[in-house]
Amino acid sequence: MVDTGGQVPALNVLTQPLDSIRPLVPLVDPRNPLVFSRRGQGIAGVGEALRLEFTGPNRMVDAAAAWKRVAAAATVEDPLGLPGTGLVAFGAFSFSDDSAATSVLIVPSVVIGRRDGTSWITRISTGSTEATPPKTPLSTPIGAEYRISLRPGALTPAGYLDAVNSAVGRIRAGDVSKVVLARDLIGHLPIGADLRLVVAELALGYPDCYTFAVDGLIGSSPETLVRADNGTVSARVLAGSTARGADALADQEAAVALATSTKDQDEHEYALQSLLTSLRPHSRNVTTSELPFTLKLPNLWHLASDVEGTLTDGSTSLDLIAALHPTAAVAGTPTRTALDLISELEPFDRGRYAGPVGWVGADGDGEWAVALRCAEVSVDGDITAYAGAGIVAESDAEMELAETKMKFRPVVEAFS
Ligand SMILES: C=C(O[C@@H]1C=C(C(=O)O)C=C[C@H]1O)C(=O)O
Repeated sequence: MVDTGGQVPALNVLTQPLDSIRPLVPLVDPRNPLVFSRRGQGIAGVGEALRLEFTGPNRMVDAAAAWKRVAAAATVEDPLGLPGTGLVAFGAFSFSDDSAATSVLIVPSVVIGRRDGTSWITRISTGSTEATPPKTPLSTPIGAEYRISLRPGALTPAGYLDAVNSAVGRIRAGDVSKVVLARDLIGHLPIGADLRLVVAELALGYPDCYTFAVDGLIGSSPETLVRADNGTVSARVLAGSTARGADALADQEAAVALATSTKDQDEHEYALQSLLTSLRPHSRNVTTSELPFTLKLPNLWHLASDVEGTLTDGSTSLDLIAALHPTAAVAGTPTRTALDLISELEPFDRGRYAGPVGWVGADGDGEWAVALRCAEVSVDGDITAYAGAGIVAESDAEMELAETKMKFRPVVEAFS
């Protein structure tokens, strides 16, 4: 770890094109995989050239400042100039300001990436190890299968029903308009288990989601907190969910019912407005569709809005996550009261669940998902998975519990 307030090492970074396209997951560490990918494209990392850790209310602002120093001190040779080439850090940040979980930026020793038919390798070393550049990682066979059944954790299904009912009471009393409540499932990883099985399962089952594995946080998220790319900024806000139908007709009806439900439209509007309000000071020409669209995932339907704009203040993607987190998709409205209610009703630390997870490049561009449909795997092998639902005045506790079950499905199935 580096003192994030002081000196940073001078990194030497060299990106080279690779002539063969390789699957990313077999290249990474079986117990500590480092991956951020979607639709077969993305980046995977091996080793740690630099690890920066952050905690507390300023964790993202501190990370943004530290990253500018790291990038300024680095010597980068990057003939490709694509998103994800050159110097990159993977990152995962805790949801709450007072979380015990550490937020991290990890610069791997080697990054392998693929995008639009191009593959590359980036080797990163500190000045002192320049003489021995990191080796090209080799694919290793994925380990034996295992089955872990996750069981209720600190907040049981019955406890969740009580928490939702309490929240609905507080919303109807006028204390808060929306609050997102989560529950947890727990389990334990067998010794020697290969976590790449879980990552591969998620990538295969949920190709349109971001598959991520960063510092023990593993999951498959459909939600883009923010992407910064060459002066443009974009996001995909999700809020409002329903089960997939049993056949094509029922499925279509479910989507139409979701799109026309005032309860879900309200829930969505809070999330969208919170993102727009936080984004506007940093951008202009911010556009979003007039109405949310229905996004089909293998496990459920979501109401979704895509947002795009032009950055006006030179914000990096880390500056932007600091400005945007937490949106009302994972916290509520108004934010402060919703966060207090979450602390009161959820008997656990969310860790990095519902926080930003993604990557940042030397120029500050990057892509950050909201860490949903995920589990934290500790160094000791303890697994904690989380799933939540947005509660509004019209919420029904049993339906919100059912929604969390659907949202747990990707992770529950990937571990079993
Ligand atoms: C909180 C979660 O999901 C969020 C809440 C949603 C909802 O309440 O409808 C939908 C998508 C996410 O923004 C989760 O998956 O744990």
